[in-house]
Amino acid sequence: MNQTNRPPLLAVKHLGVSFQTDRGQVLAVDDVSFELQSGQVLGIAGESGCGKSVTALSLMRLLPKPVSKIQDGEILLKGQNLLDLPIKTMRKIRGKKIAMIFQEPMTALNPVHTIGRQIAECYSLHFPGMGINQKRTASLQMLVKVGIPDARQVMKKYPHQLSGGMRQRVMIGMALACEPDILIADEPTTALDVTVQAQIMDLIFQFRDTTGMAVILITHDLGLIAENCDRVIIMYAGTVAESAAVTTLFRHPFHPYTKGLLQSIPSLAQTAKAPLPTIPGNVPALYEMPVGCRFVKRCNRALMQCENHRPRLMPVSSSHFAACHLVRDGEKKLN
Ligand SMILES: Nc1ncnc2c1ncn2[C@@H]1O[C@H](COP(=O)(O)OP(=O)(O)OP(=O)(O)O)[C@@H](O)[C@H]1O
Repeated sequence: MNQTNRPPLLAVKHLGVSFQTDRGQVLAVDDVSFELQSGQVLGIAGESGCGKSVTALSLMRLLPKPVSKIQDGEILLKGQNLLDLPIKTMRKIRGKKIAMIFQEPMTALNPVHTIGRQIAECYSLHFPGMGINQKRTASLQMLVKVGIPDARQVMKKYPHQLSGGMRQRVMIGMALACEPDILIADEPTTALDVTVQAQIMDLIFQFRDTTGMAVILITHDLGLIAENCDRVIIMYAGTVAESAAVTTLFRHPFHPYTKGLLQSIPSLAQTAKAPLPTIPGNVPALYEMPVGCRFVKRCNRALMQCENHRPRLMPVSSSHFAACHLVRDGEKKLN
C-alpha cells in the first residue's frame, strides 16, 4: 500500500483490536492498514462506532485496560514497532513524537492546575534539563503562537475560566509544545462554531507548514476532509473500506459505502422536494459481524461471494484501494 517511494513516517499494518464485552470478545478494529508520510494530512472518516478513535488510541497505546487488546498487527514509526516498546519508552514517544488532541479539551486539561503550569509540564516531561524560567518563556511563546490574546494573564488562569475555543487552543499548544512528528486530531472542531473551527484548522496547518509535522484528522465531516487532507481512509465497521488521495476519492469513489456516504452529504443544489439519499439499514453490531463483507447487508451491489468471503484492500488504481469484490470483478474498468 506504499503511495510513494519514500519510506513512510508511520506504517500501520494489519492492526486488530479486540474488546472484552458482556457478549464475549469482539473485534472493533480488524485488519486496518495505512501509511503516513511526513507533512501529509490523512483524514479518517466513517460513521460513529466504525473504529476511528480506537485506531487513533492504538497508535498512542492508550486503549482502555484491561478490556482491550491489540490482537494483531504492527505500528511502525520510522520503522520501529511501537507495540514492542516497553511502556516507559512509549511515554517518551507520546507528546514528543506523536501527540493527540481531542474534541473535548477538558479530557486533556487538568482542572486544578493553571494553564501556565500545564504547558510547562509538557516541557518538563520531554526536556528535563530545561530551567523554570526557560519553561515559563517557552510556555508563554507557545500560547502566543496558538493565538491566545493576553497570554501572560491566561498563564495564571484555570481551564474553566476560558471559552471552549480558547481551551482548544491551549490543548493544541500543549500538543505542539514538543514539535511532534505526528499530530492526531480526533474531532478537534466538532464542538466549536464554524468561525472558530476554521481558525483552529488554520492553526494546525500553520504548524504543519513550519515544522513538517504529519496530521491524522479524524472526523465525521467529509467537507473538512475535502478541504484539508491529502489522503483519506473511509472506515466501515472496524475495517478500511477505501483509501485514496482526497481528489480521487471525491471524484471517483469506488466502494459502494463511500458512494453512499458522499451522496448523503447535503448540497446547496439540493431541493426541499428531493429527499437526501441515505444508506439503508444499520452498521451491524460488533458481536454479529457477517463473515464476509461487513457492508454486505446494506450494499446495493452485493455479489454472491460478498456474503462469505471477506474482501481485502485491493488496488483500484495506483494509490487507490478498496476492500470490495467489485475490484476483482472488473468494475475498475468502468471507473
Ligand atoms: N471500552 C470499550 N468497550 C467495549 N467496546 C468499545 C470500547 N471502546 C470502544 N468500543 C467499541 O469499539 C467500536 C469502535 O469505537 P470508536 O470509538 O473507535 O468509534 P468511532 O468511529 O471513533 O466513533 P465516534 O465517531 O462516535 O467517536 C465501537 O463499536 C465501540 O462501541
